[in-house]
Amino acid sequence: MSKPTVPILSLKNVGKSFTVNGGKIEALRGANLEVERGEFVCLIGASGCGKSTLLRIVAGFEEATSGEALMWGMPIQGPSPSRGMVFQDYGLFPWLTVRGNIGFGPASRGRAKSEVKQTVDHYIELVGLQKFADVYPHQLSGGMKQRVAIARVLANDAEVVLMDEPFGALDAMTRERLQDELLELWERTKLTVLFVTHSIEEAIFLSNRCIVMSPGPGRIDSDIAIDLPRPRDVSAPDFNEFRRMLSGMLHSHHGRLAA
Ligand SMILES: Nc1ncnc2c1ncn2[C@@H]1O[C@H](COP(=O)(O)OP(=O)(O)OP(=O)(O)O)[C@@H](O)[C@H]1O
Repeated sequence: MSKPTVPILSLKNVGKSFTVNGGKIEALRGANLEVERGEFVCLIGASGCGKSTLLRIVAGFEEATSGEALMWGMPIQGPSPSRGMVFQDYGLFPWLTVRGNIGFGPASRGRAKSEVKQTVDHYIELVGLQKFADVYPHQLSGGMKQRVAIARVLANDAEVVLMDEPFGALDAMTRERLQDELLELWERTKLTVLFVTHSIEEAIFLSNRCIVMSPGPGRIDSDIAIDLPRPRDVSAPDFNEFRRMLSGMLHSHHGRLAA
């Protein structure tokens, strides 16, 4: 008999409420989700449906009001380097070089200098920034900054990378380039990625699974496997089928809200 495997992440009936001006906002209700190691999961849904709240609970920045969030079967009790968040502006330290940014986490966790150097060299090579190791963030392109941000998370021994609309503010061409770079890194490192987006196309292009959420209160509505071969062609008929399906789901939420 095969041994049951524990998912890297699981949410069991997770709820989250906020109290604002004496009133209660139910940001998340009864969220159940299991993520296996190496999956690329996108969370998609209308504004206010609880995507960021769910991500922040997994990051350990917020605590669930009910239910539980687990990593490898153990309760998530706060932030941990094993769950690294990549922010929209990448959150790099402008006063540190690429090398300094990537080494910051291991150094502040008391690793020996030689070990930090070895770790930094390894991740700089992994993300292909050897020629840029000693430059500052303002001297890098958007794609390079993204690579540094991911390398920084990896150098901290992250197993899960959490991304909250990292490409939301970018022009279409830069966004496409960064998506390609992210996929290339994911395929090489076999990381587990949880990625929030508003864009249906981005979710289908990137993910193995799309988690569709709906607002009022925030809930997980559907869990759609995106089993298209890679690299994906956004103009292919089967890509369009997914686009139609997800668009229909998201528009039905608007209908329900309006009704
Ligand atoms: N710290 C907070 N205090 C009070 N209310 C909050 C807080 N964080 C989130 N909320 C509320 O919880 C609900 C879900 O917010 P959340 O940011 O998770 O949604 P979202 O789906 O990520 O939205 P968007 O796509 O606009 O970023 C919203 O009604 C929001 O106002």
